Amino acid sequence: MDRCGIIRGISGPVIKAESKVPTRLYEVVRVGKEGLLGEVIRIRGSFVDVQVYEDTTGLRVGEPVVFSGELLSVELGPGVLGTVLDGIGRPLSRIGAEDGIFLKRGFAAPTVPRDLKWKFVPLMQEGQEFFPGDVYGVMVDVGGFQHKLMIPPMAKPGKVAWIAAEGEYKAEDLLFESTQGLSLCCVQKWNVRVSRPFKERLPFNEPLITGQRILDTLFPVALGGASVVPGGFGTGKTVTQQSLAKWCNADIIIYIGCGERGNEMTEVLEEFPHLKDPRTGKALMDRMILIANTSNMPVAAREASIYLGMTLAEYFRDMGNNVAIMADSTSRWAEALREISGRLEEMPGEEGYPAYLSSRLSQYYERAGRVKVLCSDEREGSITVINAVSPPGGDFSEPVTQASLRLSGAFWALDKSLAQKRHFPSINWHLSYTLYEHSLSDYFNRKLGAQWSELVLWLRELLEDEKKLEELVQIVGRDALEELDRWKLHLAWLVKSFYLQQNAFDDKDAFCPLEKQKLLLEFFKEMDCKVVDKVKEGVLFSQIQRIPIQMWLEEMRKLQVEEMQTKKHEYITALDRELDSLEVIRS
Ligand SMILES: Nc1ncnc2c1ncn2[C@@H]1O[C@H](COP(=O)(O)OP(=O)(O)OP(=O)(O)O)[C@@H](O)[C@H]1O
Repeated sequence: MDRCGIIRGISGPVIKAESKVPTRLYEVVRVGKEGLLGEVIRIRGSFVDVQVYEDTTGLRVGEPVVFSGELLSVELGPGVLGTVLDGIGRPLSRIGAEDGIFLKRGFAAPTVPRDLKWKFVPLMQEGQEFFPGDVYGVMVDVGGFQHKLMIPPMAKPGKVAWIAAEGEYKAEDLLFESTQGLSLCCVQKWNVRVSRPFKERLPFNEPLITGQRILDTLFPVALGGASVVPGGFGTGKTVTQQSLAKWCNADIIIYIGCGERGNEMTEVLEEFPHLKDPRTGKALMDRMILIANTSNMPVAAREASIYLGMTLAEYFRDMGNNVAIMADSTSRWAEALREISGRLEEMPGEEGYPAYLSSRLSQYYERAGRVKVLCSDEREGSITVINAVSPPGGDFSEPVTQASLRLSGAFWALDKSLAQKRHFPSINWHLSYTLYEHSLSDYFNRKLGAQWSELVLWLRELLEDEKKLEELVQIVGRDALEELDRWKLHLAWLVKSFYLQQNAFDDKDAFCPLEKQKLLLEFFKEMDCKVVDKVKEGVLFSQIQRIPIQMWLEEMRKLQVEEMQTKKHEYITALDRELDSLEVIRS
């Protein structure tokens, strides 16, 4: 008990302690008789303020605090994928059963399980040279995932003295020794507030394919980029993030339920373990980590949860994976920051948030990116951030939305009026934007051909024209529109209903591959050209309306890509037939 102190004051999750020894910022502390986990967040002479990650009810002044000398770290290693962690890395999925519904205070459990064994395959030989980040072996993790075991980033280069033979090993079994005395087991520790080093940042060159038509077509986010999903109450933030978690093409998904309602997290916890990964057919959870920190869980742990998620993301990135990290929601995280700041009696900034809100957020966003990872070969990996923001009253000018907007490259604005019309995803195509379009154009041209950019431009113009026409309709009324403009409005309605809308709960519609997006857009554009020609010849819009286009689109929306090719051809032929049969009425 030589590194200890005494509690002098308690204010919710923040305690003031007097320390007999010098302490350092962000040092981990065990607080009170129950040993609640906390972290030093301010030092004033011999007094320190500690934010406590567990419920402080019943804590008394005079109880001891013990300074660990370590910084808040998370264990990295096999057995973490597929689990549910709390905001400070305790594996909820493994400890729930014996300990009742709620965690006991002061409960400590290692993130990497100690009772499991994993198959280890060495990839280095004795005498071989190594550098930080090099892979010395793999362990077969949940679902057959090849978990690369890497030399820790801060280790010095050296030579292998001994490496364990192929076989099954537990978390703390020795696997590797170097001639300079470096000994490794499969567990590494990393300070959650410090980003893991990498060799160099790479430019964006590939999109995160989400399978959501409006996002992939109009507002793509790059692998390694960052996007925000702001939206008022009930506009679909959670469903959008969950759809991305289910369908996007990242190798690893880290989903942080940050201050959301418990029953929303329950839905995730109940639904995700039963979902199949559309790419591998295995359980989706095998490539996911869920971090659960619901609104009734300690507020300080919510503050830590996003750093924990990011550290896990960096670890899997360093193995050479594309990782997507989703936090729902940044606003609840910022509220935690505000609460702690209030307890510390700091000077409040805009809307009561601390002045350092932006810099803290940027510390998180800056850890995203596409990088060459630290190692002697050419491994690359990426972290893509997709953060929900819940601005009070749906007001995007509030500080959290504005700070997130400055730090991200894609902005997917959810619109209450679309949500009220049950148009989902309720992403407003006039307010949303992406800054990645230019960096991704080569990828789309290669993958979908040069026509893709023409199709996207055509769609954007149509949506812009529709906006202008709707303004005109407000003034002159729909009946005063020309036949061609009436068709254009109808076409925009078809595009909105059958392309931009996508039902996350319909198995056949929830995911739309890029090739299918292209086929659908081609159909819309071809149809437009044909109808416009016919209307110019003198056919009336009311005659066009009788063609069963809606029925065709409804059917096509649910087809697989392969069937779509033939069906598109069939429907274009049917359209030609229908248009030919129309009598020219106007001269
Ligand atoms: N893509 C979608 N497809 C179909 N329905 C959707 C979609 N997105 C949202 N919804 C509907 O909208 C409802 C609200 O969505 P969600 O819970 O995601 O909103 P939220 O913005 O996270 O809400 P809160 O502000 O309460 O957290 C869902 O229950 C669902 O019925």
